[in-house]
Amino acid sequence: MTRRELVRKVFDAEIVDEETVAPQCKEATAERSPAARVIRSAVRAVASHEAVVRARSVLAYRLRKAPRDLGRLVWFLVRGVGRWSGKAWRWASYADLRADARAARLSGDADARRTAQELIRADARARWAKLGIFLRRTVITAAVVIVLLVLLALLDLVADRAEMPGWLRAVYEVRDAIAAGVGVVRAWLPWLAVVGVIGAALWEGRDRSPGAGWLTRPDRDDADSWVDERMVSRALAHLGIAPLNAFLKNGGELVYTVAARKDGDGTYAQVRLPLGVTAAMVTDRRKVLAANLGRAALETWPTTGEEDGVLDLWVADKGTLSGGAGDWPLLHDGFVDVFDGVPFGLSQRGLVINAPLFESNWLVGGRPGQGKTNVLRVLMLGAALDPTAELWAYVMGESPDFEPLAPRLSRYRVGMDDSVPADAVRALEELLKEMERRGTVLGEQPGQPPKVSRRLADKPGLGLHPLIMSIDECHELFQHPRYGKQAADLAVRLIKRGRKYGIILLLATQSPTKDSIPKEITRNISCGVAFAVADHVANDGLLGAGKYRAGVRATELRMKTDRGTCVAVGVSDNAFELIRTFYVPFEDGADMVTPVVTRAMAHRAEHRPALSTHDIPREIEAAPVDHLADIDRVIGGEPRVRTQTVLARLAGHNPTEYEPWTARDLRSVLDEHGVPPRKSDGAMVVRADDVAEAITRRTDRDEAREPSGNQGVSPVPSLPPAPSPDQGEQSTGRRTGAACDTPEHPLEQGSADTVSGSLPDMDGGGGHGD
Ligand SMILES: Nc1ncnc2c1ncn2[C@@H]1O[C@H](COP(=O)(O)OP(=O)(O)OP(=O)(O)O)[C@@H](O)[C@H]1O
Repeated sequence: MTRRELVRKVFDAEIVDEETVAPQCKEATAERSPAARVIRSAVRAVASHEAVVRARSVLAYRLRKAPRDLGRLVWFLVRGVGRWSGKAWRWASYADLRADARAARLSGDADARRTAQELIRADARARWAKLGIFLRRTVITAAVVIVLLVLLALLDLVADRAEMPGWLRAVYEVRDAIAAGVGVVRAWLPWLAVVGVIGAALWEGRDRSPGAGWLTRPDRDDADSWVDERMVSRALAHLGIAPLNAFLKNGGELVYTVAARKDGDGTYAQVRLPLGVTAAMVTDRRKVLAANLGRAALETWPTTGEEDGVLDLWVADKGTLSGGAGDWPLLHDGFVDVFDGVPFGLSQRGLVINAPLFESNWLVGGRPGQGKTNVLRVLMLGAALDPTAELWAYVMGESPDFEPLAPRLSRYRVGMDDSVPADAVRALEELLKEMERRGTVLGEQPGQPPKVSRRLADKPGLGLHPLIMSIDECHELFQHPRYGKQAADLAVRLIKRGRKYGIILLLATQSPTKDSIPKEITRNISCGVAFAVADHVANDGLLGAGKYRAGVRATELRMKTDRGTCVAVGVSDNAFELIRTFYVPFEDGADMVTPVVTRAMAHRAEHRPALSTHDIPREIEAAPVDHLADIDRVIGGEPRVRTQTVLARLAGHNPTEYEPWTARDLRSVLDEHGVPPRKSDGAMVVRADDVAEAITRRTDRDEAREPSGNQGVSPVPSLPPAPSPDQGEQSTGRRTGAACDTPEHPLEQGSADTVSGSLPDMDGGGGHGD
C-alpha cells in the first residue's frame, strides 16, 4: 500500500482587530440606513421602468450609430443641394419639355415635336405672366401695409391711446408685438435662415427608401440584428430580379402594406411588389434573401401573400428557432375539450398552437426520426384528456410508441403482419357506417344541425362524441397489396365527409409520395404537417399543391438539427406555421406519457357522475368477425383455392380468430352458408364462385328481412356485440396486453352480455367503458 503524504492547506490572511472593523461596519450601516435604501430602491425602480429601459437602449443605440449618422447627414446635405440644383436647372432650361421635343424629333413625330416646342413657348410666357402677377400683388400688398402703418403712426402722434376705442388699441398692441418679435428675430434671422436652408437641404437629400433608420425603436439588445424596411428594401434590391432592380434604380419606392413590426420571435412585413415582380420570384431566391438579411435560410420566410404581387415576409430573430418548445402545457395538469383543440407546439411567433382536431383530418409526414410519431402521440394524448373522446390507434409496424396510451385506447393494433391492415380496413369500414349513422342522427335533430357540436356530442344517447382514429406509418396500409386500395377508398370517403360528424383521422407517414398516399387524401386533408422532407414533391404532398412554389417549404428544415420542428398548414388562420412541437418523452426509460394517461383515466372516471346525467355517448363496438367475408377476402378472386391454403391464409389474416381453426371448422362454416364441398385434382378446394353466390344469397336474405324504407345503418346499440378480432389474445400482429388487461377497456368486454342501450361503465364493471 502506498503511503500518502498529507499536505496542509495554507491560507493567506491578515489578523484584524476591533479598531479596524468598527469604522467599516459603521460605513456599511450608514449605507444601509432607511433613507439610503429608499433612494436606492427608487433609483432602481425608475431604472427598471420599461420606458426608461427603452429610452436607455435607444440612447445607447443612437450613440453607437452617431459617427455613421453624421456621415449620412453630410451626404444628405450634399445630395439635397445637388437635387435642388438639378431641379432649378430643369426648371430654368425646360429640360423635361426639351427632352420630349428631342424624343419626338428622334422618333420623327413632327406633331409631338411641334406640340412640345409650343408648350415650351407657352410655359415661358406663363412664367413671365406669373412673375408679373406675383410682383404686382407684392407691390400692392406692401403699399397697403405701408399706408396703414403710416396712418397708425400719425394717429398715434395726435391722439391719446387711452382714449382710443378698444379694437384700435388692440391693433396697436398687435403692431407693437410684431415689431418686437421682428426686433428679436432680426438678430437671429441669418442663423435661422442658415439652419432652415440646411434642414430643407437635408430633407431634400434624405434617403427615400422607406423606413428611415432613426424611426426604428431599438429596445432590444440585439439591435444590430434587426430587420426594418430599409434592410428589407436593400435585401430585395440585391436579389438579382431584373424588373425589381429597374424599378428601384429609377427611384421607385417599395410600398409596405404592413410596416416591419415585431411579431413573436421575429419581424413581419408585407410588401406590395412593383410591376413585373411576383412574390414567387422572391421566394425562389430565399437563400440570397436570407444572406442579405444576415439570417439562416430557416430563419427567413418569404411567402406569397393574398395576391401574387404581395410578399409576406417573416424573419426570425437570430438563433431563436434553435431552442425547443419547452414542456407540453398539459404535462402535469389541465384537460382538453377536443372541440377547442390540443396544444401541440410553439409557432415561429412564439405562440402556443392549439391543434384543431374537430372538423380536421391530419396528415403528418417527413423523413425518418424527425418527430412524426411524437406529434401523433401528443395529439392522441391531448384528446385522451377529453373524457368524451374515443380513441383508436393502428400502427403499421412493430413499434411501442403508443404502448403507454393503450389503457385509454378503445382499439389498438400494432404489428407488421397482414392482420393489422385487415383490422384497420375493417375499422375504416365501421367508421364509414358510423358516419352514415351520425348523418341520420343529425338529420333527426331539431333544426337539422349541419355538424356535431359540443352540445350534441354531450347529448344523451346520440353517440356523437369525438371519435379519433390514428394510423401511424399509413403508407404501409395504403400500399398494401391486398388492403391498400380498399383502405384508400374508405379513408378518402371519411376524410371528405366525416369531419362534420366528429370523426377524425390522423395519419402519419415517412413517405408522402403520390404512390404511397392517395392523391385524394393529400388534396382533402385539412391539416398538413411536414417535418424535414427531401424534395418539393413530398413538400406539396403534405402541405398542399403549390406550397413549395409559394415559399412554404419544409425542404429548408435540416435532418437532425431541426428535429421536432415542422411546417404546418391549416392549423391556424395564417398561411403556414413553423412549429417547434412539444415533446412528451417515451424512450430510453423515460416515460412521461403514462402519468398523463393515468390522469386522463382518472378524469374520465371522476367525471362519470357529471357525464352520466347527459348519458355518456356510447362508443362504437367492434364489429363481429364475418367468416364468410373473410374466406372471400383470402381467396382474393382466384377461381379455386385448396382448403389448406384457405386455412393458412385465414390464420395470417386474423391469427386470433383463425389460428385454432381446422378443416372441420372451415367445412362447418361453408356448410352453414350452403357452399358445397368440391374436389379438384384429388384435393379439397373452395371455389370463389360458390362463396360469392353464398354472400349474395345472404345479402338478399338480409334485405328481405329488413322492413322496407329502412335508411342507412342501424344505430350503434343494435350493432352485434360479438367480439372483434382485436379483442382476443394476440400473436404476431398484436394489441398490447395493457389494452386487454385494463378493466376499463371495452375490448375486454364485447361478449353478448354487452347489453344494447346500457351506459358505458367507467369503472369497468360491465357495459361499454373505455
Ligand atoms: N418535438 C421534439 N423535440 C425534441 N426531440 C424530439 C421531438 N420530436 C421527436 N424528437 C426526437 O426524435 C426522435 C424520433 O421521434 P419520432 O419517433 O416521433 O420520429 P418519427 O419521425 O416518427 O420517426 P420514424 O419515422 O422513425 O417513425 C425521438 O425519439 C426524440 O428523441
